[in-house]
Amino acid sequence: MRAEIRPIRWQDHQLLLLDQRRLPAEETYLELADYRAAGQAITDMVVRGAPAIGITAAYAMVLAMDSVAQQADWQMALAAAADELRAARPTAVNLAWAIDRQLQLARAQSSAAAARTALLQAAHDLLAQDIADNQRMGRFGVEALPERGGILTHCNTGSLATGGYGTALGVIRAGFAAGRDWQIYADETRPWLQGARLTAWELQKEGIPFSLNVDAASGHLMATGRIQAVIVGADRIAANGDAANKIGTYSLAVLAHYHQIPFFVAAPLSTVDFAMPEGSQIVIEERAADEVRNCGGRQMSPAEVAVRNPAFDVTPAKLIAGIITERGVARAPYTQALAALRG
Ligand SMILES: CSC[C@H]1O[C@H](OP(=O)(O)O)[C@H](O)[C@@H]1O
Repeated sequence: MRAEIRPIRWQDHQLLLLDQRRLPAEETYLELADYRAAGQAITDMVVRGAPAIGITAAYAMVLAMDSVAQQADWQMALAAAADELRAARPTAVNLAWAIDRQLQLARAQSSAAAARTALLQAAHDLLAQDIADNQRMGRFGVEALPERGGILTHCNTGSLATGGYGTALGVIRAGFAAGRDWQIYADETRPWLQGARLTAWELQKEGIPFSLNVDAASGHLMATGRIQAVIVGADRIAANGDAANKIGTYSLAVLAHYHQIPFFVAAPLSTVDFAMPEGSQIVIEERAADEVRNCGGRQMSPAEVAVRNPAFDVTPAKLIAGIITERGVARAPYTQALAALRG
């Protein structure tokens, strides 16, 4: 029986977030009753991963509704709170998508009380839908990937990045449930170590065998024939299939292309930004320099060295063999294929 991992919970009118900064050493939940604290938790990566950020934002809008409900113009106040939440992180489209969806729902209600009820139910529904969609995505992904061989993944795209099942790591979960003969390779994913700290924790908890490697080993693993496919998540996919994902993903895609290894992206259709024609316009979050200067709380580099810390990069659609979604696998040309899946 799979040990359920739920990074996001709603309990006694509070939002509970599994503090992913402390994993794997500690499994502790932050209890949040204030929408600004929820927004800060997204910025500080207490919770991270595009779908998980979207679900958290949906619940944060319920907390925002609690804070404005007594105001005469609660709709205006809620819109202002939404703007604050939207600024929490720039790259994952799911954040703004979830906030705008909640805002539109609130505006359709006749009272603040009705709006709060509707927003809470919508957040619950989004969480449940995410898990169901991930499971469907997993089944499509198992059919798209090779039946056997080495599968390399980057960052964390599992239960911790979603409502509780996973996108790329959900495909890996579904593959093992289906008996696929896969050897899993997990990039550690510097500087925040989502692979070493989070993917390793999830796979070990579930008893899925894998090996952890430094990011720089991926090319060698491909060159020595150990990798038969690469599968990653996404934070924002442009309408033409260009995909923004954790820094290092683009390098993996170029290496996979050179070694003629299929490179897949797994993401829900809510991660596709149909209003963005192609990937050059995707805003790439630049995070704090100390995330690179330090590791595990210890200073690695000389103090105050200059740092570049882009948290994402963009993989051109031409390097992507398929985009695995909850409605099927899109293949190039992606503009038409993604629009067809959206319906
Ligand atoms: C299932 S989307 C996960 C996606 O989010 C990660 O970024 P971060 O940990 O900074 O939120 C990474 O890009 C993953 O692919």
